[in-house]
Amino acid sequence: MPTLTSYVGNSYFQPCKTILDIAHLADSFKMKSILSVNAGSSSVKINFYTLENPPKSIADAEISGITAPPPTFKYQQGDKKHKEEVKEKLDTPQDAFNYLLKRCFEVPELSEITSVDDVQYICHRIVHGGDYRDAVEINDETYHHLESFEDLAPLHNFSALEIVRHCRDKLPKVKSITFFDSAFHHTIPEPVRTYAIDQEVAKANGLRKYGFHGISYSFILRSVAQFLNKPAEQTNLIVMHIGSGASICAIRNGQSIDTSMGLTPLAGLPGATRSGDIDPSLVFHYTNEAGKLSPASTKEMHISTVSTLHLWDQHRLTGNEAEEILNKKSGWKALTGTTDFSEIAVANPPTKAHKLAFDIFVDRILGYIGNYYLKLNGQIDGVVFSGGIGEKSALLRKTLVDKCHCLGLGLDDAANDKGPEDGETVKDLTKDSSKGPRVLVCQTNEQVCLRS
Ligand SMILES: Nc1ncnc2c1ncn2[C@@H]1O[C@H](COP(=O)(O)OP(=O)(O)O)[C@@H](O)[C@H]1O
Ligand SMILES: CC(=O)OP(=O)(O)O
Ligand SMILES: [Mg+2]
Repeated sequence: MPTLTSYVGNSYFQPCKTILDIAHLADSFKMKSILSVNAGSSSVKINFYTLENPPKSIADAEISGITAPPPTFKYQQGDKKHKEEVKEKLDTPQDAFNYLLKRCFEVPELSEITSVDDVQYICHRIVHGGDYRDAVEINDETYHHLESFEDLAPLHNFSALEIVRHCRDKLPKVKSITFFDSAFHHTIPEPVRTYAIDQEVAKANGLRKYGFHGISYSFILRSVAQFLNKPAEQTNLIVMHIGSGASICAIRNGQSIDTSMGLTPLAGLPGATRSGDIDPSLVFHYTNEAGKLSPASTKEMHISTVSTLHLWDQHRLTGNEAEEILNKKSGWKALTGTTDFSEIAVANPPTKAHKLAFDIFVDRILGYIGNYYLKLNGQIDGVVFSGGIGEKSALLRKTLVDKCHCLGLGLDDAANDKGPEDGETVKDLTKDSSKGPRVLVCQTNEQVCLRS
């Protein structure tokens, strides 16, 4: 799978199979740029890069807090930084994308990019890539193929494809290249990726573990390996990408051998609005009206008469309702009313529900760390925190590392409290590296790398 650098770089220097119109470039007065877009579940982040080998960062901007309005706009160009609350209503990732472009094109200092005419490629992060192991250029065929499994990542693929659709319609001269979160996990062994269900049905419908956040894991792997001065192919890590969507990955010799998300990003850890793992039968018992029924009538629902079955069916969730509830109405939001984990990860939680939400998250993450520690045979170079929560919450890191004392993990409290500086990609938080694996925090970047 190529990096953005190799994708652009190789094609730039291979005259036969060019994706760049070199003649056109030579004719132009201005260096064109690459725009990369990451439509997350609560944020849209864009970065502009120069179209050269390797690409250099020009500017980046993001809208965060789409699910917890008012959203925040952030812009950075070199040392120049700007942050403000957005007054306009930005309900969808498409609104956020258009707002970001408008704002960036208006920046007087951003003379390289004043309109879409200055953009040659748009690289899109797409969460679910199905069986694609490589980046693909968007054309009718690839676009329709991606559409066919859009609903397997309901919080992501639809939004990202809306932005792809928008780019195809409104920016037809700009080529769209899609990079997939799932591609990094194609190395997961068969017994790990296979669900114990009828294999004919599974194969016919592509029902298996895919795993996500792979663009991020790939960036983290390369950054951490470099930091540790080790070849990535010899690096073993347990990596947490914990933000609005949260997952964890076991990496052996530079390859994903397991991850907590599955067929869809709903599986595994809970998130801002996602339940994470539940007993699948819960869906049959989570009736909208159940709370309103008396114990007697609930009991009656289990008696197989035509009329009670009818009553039971009326209160059952449809597949779509279950999907909506588990993806959008669960997680922190359902437990506490907020999707913002910084209100939950506090020394004195405002309510018992906040404390419970924190403890649930710790419990689930701990379960995966134990699981992956065993799968990696205890031979790990480090445990890595990343994603909005992993990078910012010193309290969550401390709570988890303290509970992993038996694995030899220890935290330098001062380094943990300080956290990573702006621009510091990897920070070592280890108390004593002679006693066990490193504890690291990595400020991930799902825009620059675009590699799986
Ligand atoms: N100081 C903090 N402590 C705990 N959580 C934080 C903090 N700052 C931000 N977060 C959480 O990080 C999450 C966003 O993570 P991020 O990975 O950037 O988003 P996305 O999943 O949309 O890509 C939000 O749930 C936000 O509340
Ligand atoms: C896959 C996923 O959950 O992504 P995000 O964290 O951006 O929501
Ligand atoms: Mg994200």
